[in-house]
Amino acid sequence: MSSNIPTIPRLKTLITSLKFLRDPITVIKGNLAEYGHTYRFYIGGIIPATFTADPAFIQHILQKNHRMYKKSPIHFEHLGHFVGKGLLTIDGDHWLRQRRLIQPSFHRSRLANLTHLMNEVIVERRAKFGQEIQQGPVNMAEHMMDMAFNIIMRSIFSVSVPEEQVRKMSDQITQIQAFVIQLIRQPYLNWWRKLSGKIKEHEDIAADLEQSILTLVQQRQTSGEQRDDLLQMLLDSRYEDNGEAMSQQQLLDELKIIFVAGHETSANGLAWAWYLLSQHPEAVAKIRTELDATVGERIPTFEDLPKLEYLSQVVDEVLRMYPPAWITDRMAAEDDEFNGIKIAKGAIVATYIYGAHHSPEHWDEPEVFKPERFVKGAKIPPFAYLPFGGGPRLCIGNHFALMEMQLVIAEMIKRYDFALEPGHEVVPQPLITLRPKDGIWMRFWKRQ
Ligand code: HEM
Repeated sequence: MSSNIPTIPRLKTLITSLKFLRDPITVIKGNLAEYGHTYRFYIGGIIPATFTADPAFIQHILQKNHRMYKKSPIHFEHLGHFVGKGLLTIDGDHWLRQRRLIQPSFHRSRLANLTHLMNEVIVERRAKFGQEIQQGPVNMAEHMMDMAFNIIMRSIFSVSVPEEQVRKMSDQITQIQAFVIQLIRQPYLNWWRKLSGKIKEHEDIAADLEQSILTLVQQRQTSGEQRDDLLQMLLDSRYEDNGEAMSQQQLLDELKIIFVAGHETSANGLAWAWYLLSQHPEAVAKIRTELDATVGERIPTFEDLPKLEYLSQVVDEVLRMYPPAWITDRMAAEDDEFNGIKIAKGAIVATYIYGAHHSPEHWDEPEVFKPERFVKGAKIPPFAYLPFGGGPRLCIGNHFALMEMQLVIAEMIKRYDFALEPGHEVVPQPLITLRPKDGIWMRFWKRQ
């Protein structure tokens, strides 16, 4: 390996590994300060890897030279084993064929109908929320998880599924994700997980989840009903090459992937939004003024969203400061080089999205919440802002997520005043997504 960039000594990686598990962002911040935006290290002291927070290098990996890279097996083989072989977890020709098939369903214009379904959920959940806020502080991280799961469920199936069933499916996905994190972070215990039946236990949970999804899909197929929802769009889509629809198993895998990729990310984005808004009353006032001028007492619609320019800047800034997908990675499928940095076939490159978003080289006062940075026409250096990734594997749900975040914030901010619970310390915890470690405890009151 060339030594033209610094390497963190293996011993140092091992010594800091416990601290890294607890607080990766602080450890990485120290590394960036000591070694610069790009350095080499050994994952778990063994697997050679390059780490970068440099937007130009990130762009090289994710976009300009993406053909030389695959999704890293560290993450995606385990996830794929439990949630299936869908867009997020597959590569090469299989991925391209699926992406071409599914992409049109997520086009912004096709999502217009989904805003009705999202609003249905937002209104339904209001009653429960209204009761809970009277009992005392509420954990917005949990509420937003609930909200986002219900929104994705309704957007896919459009029917209202009983609360207990939704809760069960949501818990199953949480359990599977937590287990996958363990498999990735402590691989040396995987033999024990196999022996003790933990792997089998989680395979069974995944199978049960798949069965629930299958039942809902079959209900639609046998009813012969046509509905305006994501399931319908996926059922109606046809491959360009043979004009056929997806197989039932592929459809189930894609649905499971959409659940996994599309709920915890949005939920955490929303939780961080409430936290930041609680610290910035001036932004709350501006959002309300904008809402008064555009939607008034109504519930915002798809057509209203482009008019809510300031709200959209707030959402962009939330995703800059607390990107739910805080890091991603790739594995070099062949030897590659970027500006003299050699990347050997099989090496992992970790692209640090959080680092690009907080780089003082690319952002003025990166630790300060300034939604105005995203005013229309603002010049943002390429790949210094990539909450949804970039290149051909850009998040397929980006418009969906932005719409969802705008609708939830708009509807709740009109109705409630809110404040962070005094003494509650909010700490970011980067797992698969960047989430608040002990939740976000807040008080809400009905506005007069
Ligand atoms: C704020 C919310 C969200 C964030 C921050 C986010 C972030 C991302 C990122 C960074 C990637 C690329 C990962 C990589 O390149 O390795 C990605 C991929 C993906 N996301 Fe999202 N996402 C969000 C919401 C959603 C939603 C709502 C859906 C579905 C309804 C979704 C579905 C997907 C899928 C299927 C992929 C894989 C795309 C592919 O590889 O072709 N995401 N997301």
